[in-house]
Amino acid sequence: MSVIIVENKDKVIAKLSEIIEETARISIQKRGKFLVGFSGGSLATFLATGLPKIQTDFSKWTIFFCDERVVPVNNPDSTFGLYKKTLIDSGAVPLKDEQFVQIEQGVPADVAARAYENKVREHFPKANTPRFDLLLLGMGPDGHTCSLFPGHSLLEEKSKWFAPITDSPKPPPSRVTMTYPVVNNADVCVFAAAGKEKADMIKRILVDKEDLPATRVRPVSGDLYWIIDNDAGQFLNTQTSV
Ligand SMILES: O=C1O[C@H](COP(=O)(O)O)[C@@H](O)[C@H](O)[C@H]1O
Repeated sequence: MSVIIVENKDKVIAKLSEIIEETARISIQKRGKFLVGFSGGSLATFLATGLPKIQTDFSKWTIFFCDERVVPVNNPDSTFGLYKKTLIDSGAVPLKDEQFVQIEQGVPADVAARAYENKVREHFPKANTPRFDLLLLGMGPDGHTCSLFPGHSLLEEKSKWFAPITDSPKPPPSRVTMTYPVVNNADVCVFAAAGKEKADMIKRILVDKEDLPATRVRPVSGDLYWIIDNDAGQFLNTQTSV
C-alpha cells in the first residue's frame, strides 16, 4: 500500500490524474482497452477537474460503477447522471454515454444488481472474478466505500459480483454495489480524499487499522494507493508539501 500525502485538494486531483493516465496507458498498450470503475461523491468532482487534463485515448475506455444509486439518471443522486453532466454533456472529455456501463432504471435494486452483474460478465466472459484495471474509490465519513457500510451484512458477500442494498444508511437507500471479491481482485485501487472532515476516519483506517469497510480494501495481487491532502492526513505522522 502506498500512502501519498500532498499539500491540498488540487494536488490530490493532480496525483490521482497522473495515476489514472499511467494505468490507462499500460492497459491500452497491453490489451487495447481500459476497464475502470468510478465511484460517486467527492470523487466525481475530482474527476470532473482532473480527467480533461490527462493524455489518453478515451475511445478505449469502458467505465463501470463501483456503486450506483437506483434512481433515474435525471435524479441529482444518480452517479451516472453526475458524470454525464460534468464529463459528457459538457464536452469536457470525448466520452460517450455508451462507454458507461449503466444500471437499469425503474426496477428494484435486486433486479438492477443482477442485470448489472450480467452486463459486467459480458466484459469478463471467462472470469470467475472480474479483474478491473483500476477502481477509483471514495471513503465516506463513516468509513464506507462503494456502498459497503459499517456493520452491514453485505460486507460478507462472497459470491455475487454486484449486490443490491435497500437500507443504505446514507440516502438514497436503494443502491447497487461492487462486492469485496471484485474490489480486491482489481489490478489497482485508488482512494482519493481531501479535507479535515475525513481526517479522523483516515487515522482510524490507516493508523489504528480498525475493521471498517475501507480498511477491507486490500487488493490480493494488485496495488493500493491512498492519495490524501494534509488536512485529511493531519493525524498521520507525516505531512508533506509535494
Ligand atoms: O454514497 C457514496 O459515498 C462514497 C463517499 O463519498 P464522499 O463524497 O464522502 O467522497 C462514494 O465513494 C460512493 O460512491 C457514494 O455512492
